[in-house]
Amino acid sequence: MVLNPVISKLTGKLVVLASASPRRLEILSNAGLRFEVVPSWFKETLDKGLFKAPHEYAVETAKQKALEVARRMPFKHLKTPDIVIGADTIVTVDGMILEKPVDKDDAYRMLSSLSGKEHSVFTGVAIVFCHEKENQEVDYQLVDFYEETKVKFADLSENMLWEYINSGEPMDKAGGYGIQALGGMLVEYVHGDFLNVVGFPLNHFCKQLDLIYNPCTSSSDQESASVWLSHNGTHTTSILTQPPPNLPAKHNPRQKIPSANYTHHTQNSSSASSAHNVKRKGSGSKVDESSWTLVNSLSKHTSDEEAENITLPPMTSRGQVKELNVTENENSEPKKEDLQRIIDLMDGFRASKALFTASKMCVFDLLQSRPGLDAAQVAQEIKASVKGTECLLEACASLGLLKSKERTCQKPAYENADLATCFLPTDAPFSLRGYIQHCNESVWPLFSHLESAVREGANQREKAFGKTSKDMFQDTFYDSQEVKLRFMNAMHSIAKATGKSVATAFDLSSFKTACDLGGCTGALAYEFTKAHPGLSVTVFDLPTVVEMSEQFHPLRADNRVSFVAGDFFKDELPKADLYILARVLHDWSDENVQILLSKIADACTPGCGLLLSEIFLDEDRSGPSRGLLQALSMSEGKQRSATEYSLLLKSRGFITAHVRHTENLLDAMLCIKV
Ligand SMILES: C[S@@+](CC[C@H](N)C(=O)[O-])C[C@H]1O[C@@H](n2cnc3c(N)ncnc32)[C@H](O)[C@@H]1O
Repeated sequence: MVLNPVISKLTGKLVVLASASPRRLEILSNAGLRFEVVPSWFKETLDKGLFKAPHEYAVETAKQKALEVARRMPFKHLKTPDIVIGADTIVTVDGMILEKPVDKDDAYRMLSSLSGKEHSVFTGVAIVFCHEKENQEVDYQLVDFYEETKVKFADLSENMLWEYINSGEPMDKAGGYGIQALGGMLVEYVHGDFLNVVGFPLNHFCKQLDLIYNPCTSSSDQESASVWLSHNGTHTTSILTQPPPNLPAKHNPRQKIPSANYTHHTQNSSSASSAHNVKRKGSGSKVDESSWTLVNSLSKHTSDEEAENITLPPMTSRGQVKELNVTENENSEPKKEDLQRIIDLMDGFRASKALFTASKMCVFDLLQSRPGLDAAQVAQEIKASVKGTECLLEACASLGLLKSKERTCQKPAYENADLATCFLPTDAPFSLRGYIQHCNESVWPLFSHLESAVREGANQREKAFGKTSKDMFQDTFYDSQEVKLRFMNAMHSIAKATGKSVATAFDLSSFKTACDLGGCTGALAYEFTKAHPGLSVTVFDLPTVVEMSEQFHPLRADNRVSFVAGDFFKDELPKADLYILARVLHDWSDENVQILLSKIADACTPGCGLLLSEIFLDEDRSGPSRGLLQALSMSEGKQRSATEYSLLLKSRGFITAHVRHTENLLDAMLCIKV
């Protein structure tokens, strides 16, 4: 079988991997598949006792994961995928199913039960084909299968077990080990597909795609398909009875047969085909048992409970824009919401500038300490015209930043809305005022030269700030105390708002010392020491930054945070078990990124960690728009997807252990040096 032509059948389709596993991501992207990662929210809590065989449990979990994402995306991401791939890997030994260990003791229990024995690794895979019909209902078609691989562990001494557990690798891995990294040392032999043990049976997946897309050439009927698959030493519970809906009819040699009702309780393994059709219809519809169709309660245009609760903003939290279906008929009017969307985009710069100006003029600070002032009183305090202040306050109220109270015979009184109270006053715990000022003074001027930036493919710092600069930090941000302080304030405010999500993204209990490279004011370092009581963090940044960092320290500064001044391209890096790179790599050219990564790799011994925090672009680079818009400022660096970062780090000897999309501005990835 030629692999690429099968994978290439998916070109141009929106393929989604419903899994956050960096190992699956790497296997599929190495195979040349282009896809987006949308981790499933389905909790792996199915009652294992309900399943006759362990693989049924893995397949059912894979199905639930894929279907959850397929159903969620049209609402939350405002786009319908073509194909969603779900997978679940379990390890079975002595009749027990082992999933991911919850803590070190659990990992010990699992690994000692595997010591000296052969066990089975099952990966259940579900492929959901989504077909959006003209009335915008979505039909789902499901194909699933599983793969089994036998693995034998050597006898593991207590020492070896604990050393492995303390490496941190067992967490988040089925059975408590990762065969592709340190865990490979525990394995005596593998019978079957190695990648299946890593987390995804690529070979079986390609064969399944081949069956689906080339039914005539790969295997012309159901029986031969089953035989062929069993000859490959695997089992299949699924034969596609109908090609994906978007394939031409002539490619459909098979009759559509009734498919199993979509729940594992009703599925009878001997008779159930695992090719299911699942339909979305409006609430109040009934299950039509004769057609074996699961009637779902989700629909884009129906008022079922879930749909009713969902408002569709122009941007999703990941910043993707809903695809439009704008009518081209000259006589009809454009849809109101489409017109509003485009107007919102046109007005975006006005809204940003109103926020920047009100923040700069301390409107939110004033109204936080003295709520209830009218426009004339605010104007007097901020030393501005009454007319201008009235306009600014009204605009801010319309944007949801201020609340205005009408008073009989008096001008309206203003106070901060909840959103403003949380983020806009200087003293708010999550104040973004520093970052807002940076956007106003340093980003806005660059964007006013966007056309030149696009034409030249180069940053416009010279036009915007009148300076040529080789090093953005040393030459632009740090050549005056005022600009440096503003930049540090910006980094500080954003790190305070996002730092906790990054600091708590992974179990870091196996690391004792960390070094935050380019750690600026230390805001992130303090979040790390708060979240990890056993961790000390050294902040490493340029001397000019470190000398001003003291004014940003919290009142009760934690003595586990220390500062070292230096240049991470030239100087020796402080020794640590874990290096942190937060919002650093995207700013630098490939050449500088390589220099920095090689210095980190040299400083790391095997088992050391590298925690990378950036905005991770979707794999197909369709979002999030925050990352893509940031790239428009044309710094020397670039924005990357999780896979791109993963491959970059792999070239320096790091394997990606975990990836987290935190949904809180910054994503994170934990890599281990091997
Ligand atoms: C975009 S900021 C990120 C700050 C911080 N990591 C965060 O997430 O808030 C980049 C940081 O890298 C630091 N930096 C730039 N060049 C450096 C160098 N050559 N050596 C050490 N630090 C440097 C800057 O001073 C700045 O604090």
